Amino acid sequence: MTSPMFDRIALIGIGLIGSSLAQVIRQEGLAGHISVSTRSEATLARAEELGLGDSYALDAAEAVDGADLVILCVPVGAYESVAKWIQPVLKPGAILTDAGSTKGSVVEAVMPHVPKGVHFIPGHPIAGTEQSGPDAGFPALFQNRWCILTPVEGTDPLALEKLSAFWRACGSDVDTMEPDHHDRVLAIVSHLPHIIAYNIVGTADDLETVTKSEVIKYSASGFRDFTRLAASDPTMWRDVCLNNKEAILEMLSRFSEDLASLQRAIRWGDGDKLFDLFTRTRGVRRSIIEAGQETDAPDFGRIKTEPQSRS
Ligand SMILES: NC(=O)C1=CN([C@@H]2O[C@H](COP(=O)(O)OP(=O)(O)OC[C@H]3O[C@@H](n4cnc5c(N)ncnc54)[C@H](O)[C@@H]3O)[C@@H](O)[C@H]2O)C=CC1
Ligand SMILES: O=C(O)C(=O)Cc1ccc(O)cc1
Repeated sequence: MTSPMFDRIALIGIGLIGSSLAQVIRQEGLAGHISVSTRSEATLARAEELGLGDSYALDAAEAVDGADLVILCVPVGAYESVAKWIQPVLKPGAILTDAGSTKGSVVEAVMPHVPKGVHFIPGHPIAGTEQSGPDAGFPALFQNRWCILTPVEGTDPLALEKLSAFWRACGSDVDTMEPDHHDRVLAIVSHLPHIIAYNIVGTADDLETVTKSEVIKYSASGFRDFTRLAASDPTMWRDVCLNNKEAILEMLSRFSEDLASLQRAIRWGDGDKLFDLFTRTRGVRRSIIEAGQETDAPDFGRIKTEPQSRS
């Protein structure tokens, strides 16, 4: 038998991402030991019932002690306090990474607490669902998805290669980029779509002329897609908004300008303008499908790959 890639992997936070990682790490034999920590007793007990780890601790420092790979899988707003707490037990030579949806703020929050000799390499799997908690995890989550690593100045190339190999073993393709560039790209492709979804579903929910039962009864598939995104975890998305403020505000302001132009085209009956935009955006969708990143029948595709909702 070949030896595992890491002797001991610590997962801090065991929701959708931590649970999915635990399952793929186990499936692919990537760790000799998986230690799991989360702050709530109930979640830790559930993780244990699901058999996600080999040891369980409410104290993150206990889980991190002796680990050669530590992955933070908590909402990004909790990073600074977790980093401070685990600092004394981080082992020299260990790799410290994360799965957070923002990267500039993560570098800012964690970097000051990384002891010398520990390799800190922020990361972000571009893979997820609207579900949260340990029951939502599944081992194929990272399959054929991107994982972006944002190495910091002086990152050891060997540690970077080892972490890249880990993500490839989880099924992902790996790219590297600067944290600030990551934050601008993700602001437009992930953060704005969620904010728009929260907003449109909130607007529909507020409408007094349309009853709530009509919103549910007549929701077409476009609106349903928005409600899926708008059902995403409130803590996680609050933290994303607060921790990628500048890039999100920049993209929101471009979005508002473009929306105003669309509004004008509708007001003035500028059919050519509408047609040109809708033709261009249809092309974007087709390019994504051609690149093999989406099925043309998203609902059918999802049923096969995503777990059922938790009751
Ligand atoms: N949900 C998604 O689709 C994706 C999420 N991410 C990122 O991954 C991270 C985890 O997200 P999910 O697994 O979806 O969240 P989740 O809500 O499913 O799980 C979060 C876990 O962190 C624990 N936790 C929260 N605060 C904590 C603290 N202060 N100390 C210790 N544990 C704490 C919770 O008890 C829970 O176990 C976030 O940073 C998120 O931005 C990245 C890619 C996709
Ligand atoms: O559920 C969806 O459609 C997502 O967009 C999942 C997702 C959420 C947050 C991330 O940082 C990455 C992926």
